[in-house]
Amino acid sequence: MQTPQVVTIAGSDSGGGAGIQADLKTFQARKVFGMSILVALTAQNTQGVQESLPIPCSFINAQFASLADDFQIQAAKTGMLFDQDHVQAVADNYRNFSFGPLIVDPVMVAKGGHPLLQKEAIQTIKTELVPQAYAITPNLPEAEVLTGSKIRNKEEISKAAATLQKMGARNVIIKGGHSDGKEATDFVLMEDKSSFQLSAPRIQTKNTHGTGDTFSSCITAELAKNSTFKEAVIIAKKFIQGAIEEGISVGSGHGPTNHWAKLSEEITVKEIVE
Ligand SMILES: Nc1ncnc2c1ncn2[C@@H]1O[C@H](COP(=O)(O)OP(=O)(O)O)[C@@H](O)[C@H]1O
Ligand SMILES: Cc1ncc(COP(=O)(O)O)c(N)n1
Repeated sequence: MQTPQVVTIAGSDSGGGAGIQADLKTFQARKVFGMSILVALTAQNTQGVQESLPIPCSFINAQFASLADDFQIQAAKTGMLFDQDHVQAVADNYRNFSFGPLIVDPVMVAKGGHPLLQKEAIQTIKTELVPQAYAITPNLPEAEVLTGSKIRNKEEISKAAATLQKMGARNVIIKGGHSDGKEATDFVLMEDKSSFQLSAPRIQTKNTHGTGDTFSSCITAELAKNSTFKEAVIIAKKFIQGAIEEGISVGSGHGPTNHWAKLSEEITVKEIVE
């Protein structure tokens, strides 16, 4: 049997805390073989994104073809996809190759406010990518944009998740990093329509650069190791909690999380069954 193999289809963060770099570090920490299909480049550090540049779509096709030719990819995730043409290129390639369950992290804006996806691309994400998603993992503002509805409370989170499932995503996770309160709570809607919440103490820190990438790439890694979706989400929640808690200190702005933090038994994640 071959080693579990996964790929991230996303943008590069030169600052190493988010994007492709966070994904590959997570893959390594979770002991799967990680590959990358680069969609865009950013000149970025802990203070923000200074510049970004798309990779030509023909080169995205070439990267897909190279990997499909040689590897047995069991799961994949998407991150920063830049614009409509790039979303379309990724969606078309994904339809043609079998890279296993796809986790769509609909990255739109960097934590510092810099756009990572042009607005015109949102419709293409909804029509071309969401229907191919084994799971979609928006944060609260992304879920609002995708559903076109304000999310102010638990009922509206649950409604937004159902809307995203109707758009074609098999499973939905609406991440609660952007809300306030003592707990960081994520809402999970499963394929069978059952739902639950995962909750962990909110850590007071400015070092949350790349939390969403780290969370979705951990889910991808666990799926490639044959975890169930629910098991994968619980491990990812513990992994991100440890990576924020056992922080590292680099840069002068919003620093990254610690991808080599131990996934210790002491990390408690509360499951709230509906
Ligand atoms: N300060 C924090 N303390 C604990 N968990 C957090 C914190 N910020 C984010 N998380 C968790 O990190 C994961 C990513 O969430 P979020 O930050 O909302 O994503 P994104 O990076 O896409 O905006 C979620 O599981 C969320 O609950
Ligand atoms: C290349 C790239 N991909 C994704 C993010 C999102 O990460 P965050 O929301 O933590 O800024 C980012 N900043 N850069």
